[in-house]
Amino acid sequence: MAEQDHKKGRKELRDGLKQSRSLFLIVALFSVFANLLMLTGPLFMLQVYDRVLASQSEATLVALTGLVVLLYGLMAVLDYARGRILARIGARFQTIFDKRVFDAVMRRSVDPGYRNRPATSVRDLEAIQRVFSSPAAFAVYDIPWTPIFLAAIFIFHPILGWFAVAGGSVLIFATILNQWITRRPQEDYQKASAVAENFQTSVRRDAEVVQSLGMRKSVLARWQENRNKALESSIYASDVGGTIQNFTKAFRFLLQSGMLAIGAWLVLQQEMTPGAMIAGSILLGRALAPVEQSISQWPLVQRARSGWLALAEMLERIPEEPDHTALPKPKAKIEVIGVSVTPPGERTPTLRNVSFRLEPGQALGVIGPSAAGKSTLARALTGIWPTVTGSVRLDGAALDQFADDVRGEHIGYLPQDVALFDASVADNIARLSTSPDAEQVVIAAKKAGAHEMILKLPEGYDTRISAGGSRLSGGQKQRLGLARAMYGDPVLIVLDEPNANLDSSGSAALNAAIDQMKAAGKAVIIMAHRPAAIASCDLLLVLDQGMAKAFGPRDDVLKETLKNYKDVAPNIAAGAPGTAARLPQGAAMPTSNPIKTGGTA
Ligand SMILES: Nc1ncnc2c1ncn2[C@@H]1O[C@H](COP(=O)(O)OP(=O)(O)OP(=O)(O)O)[C@@H](O)[C@H]1O
Repeated sequence: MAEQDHKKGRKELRDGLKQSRSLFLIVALFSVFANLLMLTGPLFMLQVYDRVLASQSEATLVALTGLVVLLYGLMAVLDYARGRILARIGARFQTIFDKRVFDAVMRRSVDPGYRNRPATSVRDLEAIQRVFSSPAAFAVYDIPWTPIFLAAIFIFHPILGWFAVAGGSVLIFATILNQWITRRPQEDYQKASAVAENFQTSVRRDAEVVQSLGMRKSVLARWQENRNKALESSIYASDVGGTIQNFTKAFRFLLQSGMLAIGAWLVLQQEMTPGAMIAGSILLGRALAPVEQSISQWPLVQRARSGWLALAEMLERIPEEPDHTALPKPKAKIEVIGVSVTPPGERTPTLRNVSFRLEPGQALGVIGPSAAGKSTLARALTGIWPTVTGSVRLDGAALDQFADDVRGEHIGYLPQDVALFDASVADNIARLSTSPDAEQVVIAAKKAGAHEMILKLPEGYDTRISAGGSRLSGGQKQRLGLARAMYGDPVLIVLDEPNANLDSSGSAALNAAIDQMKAAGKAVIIMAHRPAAIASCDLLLVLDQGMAKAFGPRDDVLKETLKNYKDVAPNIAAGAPGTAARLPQGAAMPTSNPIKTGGTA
């Protein structure tokens, strides 16, 4: 990833930091004083050696010691304040971006190409925050003082000064070398460990499949492959980083002794006082401390840096949702006009030029063989996948004219795989709202025919279900999913194979729910394989290979498209969940009949 890329994203991050500009200035100011106070040690040495020892004055020693205690105390207070402020800058940065990053991660995850990629953005943000509470942040403010302290050594003696500059340059070179060599393995480590973690999370979710099909060994082997890759990169980075760290540590000790040796020699030549010799050595230590600190903190800095670049990329790709003018609650008037949809990240449309119209109080059944594009249409109708051509309009407004959460209030959706969350039954029905409306929860459950079933659960509506709803049967999950889709009085509900797991009483409850919605002037769209699901539908759309093959009043379309209409009709009329009587699969549909497509109601 080129560093000059993602300018907008990096600007957004920088703007976030700029909100703490005044705090940065305060830290800079405190750092000036803290670094000036670093001179306390060398100056004290100078005074003790050259003044106290020479004059044998105890009073001077006491006065100097008192002053040193005071100055070191002040330095401690300044460092404490700097640390607290920097930690808060990091926390503020995280708070500013938490919502934005979470939102962007969620929106990016709708894209199937990204759903299975490791989502490290939240950890990237934490990595940046952690740097602010680490000594690395201090080093940023203290490093500018390194040349100043080195220059101060020249005051004692130019030879000492040059020696310090040469030693300091070697250390700075080592820092840059460290950064250069360890960058790639550090990044490889992060990538591989994120992939391993992601894989583990996904297989844990499907642990039953892994267990039942005896896949544990193969799963372990695949997981270990990525773990080992991560480990190799980590060991390499730690070997190289550790070698450089050890070298710099030993080199710093050597420099300090070298300073003393040169200083002693200069004292012997009577070119310098013993006090200056000691003070010079201490000053060198102070000058090089931030350099050494940044080397030891390098993995943290490196992680924050790669996090910064990754976040910049993501923020640029997923800009903030624009503000939407609030629209009045729409009527259940749905227009689908020449809609084509390509799954995000794909090139070929899986839905092509589909048009239809639905009025308040109508229910539409969408049928067709597997992979005909029914779920694709459901995703386009709920605004999850954008249309590449044409538009979906709700009471005249294109779906993207509604803010995502407002659109979600108007359009209830029951996906094919009902995902439930780690929360109570009531919270799940209330779509995890932080202020759920208990009355609405019960109303939605009753509408979905789920109320009695919920009351039979161990703690009724307060029964906690784990993510994925593992304690519930397939039919129970589907009923809860339906209640969730109906929560908050949506004007349209889109049900993708709603009766796939329902028994006959479940199917009857579903049809009753659809009838209620119709009676209340709402619209319902049902993607279906089973005849029972379209018992309450007025209209039917037949999809095949992404295209509308027929559209019109239900029975007309069925007569036109079903070879075995006479067999299926009684099942449909009775709303029976019959498994033998399937709705048109590719083979059952007469290909010779010209079928009207893209019509309107
Ligand atoms: N996330 C995706 N990424 C890429 N292609 C997809 C994705 N989801 C579906 N498709 C493709 O889109 C086409 C239509 O799939 P879709 O799920 O819409 O069919 P369907 O009619 O709902 O099928 P089924 O009845 O089996 O659920 C298929 O060819 C499928 O491979």
